[in-house]
Amino acid sequence: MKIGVPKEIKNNENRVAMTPAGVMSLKSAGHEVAVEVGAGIGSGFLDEEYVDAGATLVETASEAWSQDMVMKVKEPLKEEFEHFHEGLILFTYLHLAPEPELTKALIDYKVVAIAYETVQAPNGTLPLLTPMSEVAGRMASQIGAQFLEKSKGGMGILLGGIPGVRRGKVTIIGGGVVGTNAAKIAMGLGADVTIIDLSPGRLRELDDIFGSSINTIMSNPLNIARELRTSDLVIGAVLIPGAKAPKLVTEDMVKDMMDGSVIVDVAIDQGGIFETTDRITTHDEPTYEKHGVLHYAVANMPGAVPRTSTIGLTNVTVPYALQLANKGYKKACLDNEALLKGINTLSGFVTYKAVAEAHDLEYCDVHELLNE
Ligand SMILES: NC(=O)C1=CN([C@@H]2O[C@H](COP(=O)(O)OP(=O)(O)OC[C@H]3O[C@@H](n4cnc5c(N)ncnc54)[C@H](O)[C@@H]3O)[C@@H](O)[C@H]2O)C=CC1
Ligand SMILES: CC(=O)C(=O)O
Repeated sequence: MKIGVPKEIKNNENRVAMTPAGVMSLKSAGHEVAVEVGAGIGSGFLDEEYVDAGATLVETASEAWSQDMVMKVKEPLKEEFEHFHEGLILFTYLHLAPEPELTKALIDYKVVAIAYETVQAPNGTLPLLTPMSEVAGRMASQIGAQFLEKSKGGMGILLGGIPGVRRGKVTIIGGGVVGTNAAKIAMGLGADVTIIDLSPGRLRELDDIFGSSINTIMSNPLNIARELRTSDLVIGAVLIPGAKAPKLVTEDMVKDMMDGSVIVDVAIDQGGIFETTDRITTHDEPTYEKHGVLHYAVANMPGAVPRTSTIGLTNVTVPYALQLANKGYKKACLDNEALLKGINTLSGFVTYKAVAEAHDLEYCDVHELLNE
């Protein structure tokens, strides 16, 4: 199979979908990899390293996109839609539920769109989302601590406090991968940490992991409102796979938060869990203030630490790319239920229920299309 790796064009997105090691694996299995010139630079991978590993360098994005399968990191931006072609296998993060235009373009061009974030193992975990959730979770507490500084717009508190001065309070809504990693770093900084989740089983696991060093609380509107009133930093980390994030924090709850407190809505890539995170921010302009609260809503947080993130991401994506390339997407997906769940659009239809529901579009069972 011919595989293309374009350079990412999103604001401050320095990750790349393939390392030279990945190229070598695909090459050894008999595939061709076309890497756009400079695609790896932001992650510290030089063009020469790709060539040494067996890649062909291509000068333009169009050449990288005109392959059988394109591997990317972020969802295609509008200016990339023109590269879509019928039957293209697009393997990348897509986050289609809050993206009607992208969804429509993928349908119109009959792209085989396989979303990293909905590839789902039989135990319910999301193997291609996990490493980036680990990065974003760890970053969320770091970033929150930074924006609580006065010069950054925050109320001017140190999360760990000092002897004689109270510690800052961090509330994390959603205790999955992002939430757990955010908690680890917030605890390390010495903060008073509370995790709110809807799943009693998950709350129990968190209690087993962290013991009495965190508070675990059941998710409901009353508990969320009460915790937020006294929180310095609130992290949004809820996910319902493939679906638009539920707006668990109302504008009134945000109005009740302390002036100078900080929100980091990691779930913004699925639309965000705060009514007030109504726009995506960028690494260039990461925050805005609303009701006295600083909001951070960057949808590609791991892009800020591209070396770590690219290696972490490709460690998990390349084995799946090999299956797609070796067997062709149909057999690879029929043989591997996890990969099958990654297919969001196929042959002009939406094949992921939560995405179809988000856009009120016809849903088509992927098995029907694959067995045609
Ligand atoms: N902004 C960025 O750069 C990045 C964003 N993300 C996003 O972060 C979000 C979280 O991802 P993960 O932690 O990997 O998901 P996860 O599936 O590991 O965890 C989600 C948690 O939310 C909980 N939950 C579901 N409904 C809830 C409710 N009503 N109240 C409270 N908790 C609820 C679940 O029980 C689960 O524990 C996703 O939207 C993901 O795409 C991930 C990486 C980077
Ligand atoms: C998960 C995701 O969208 C990201 O890492 O940018």
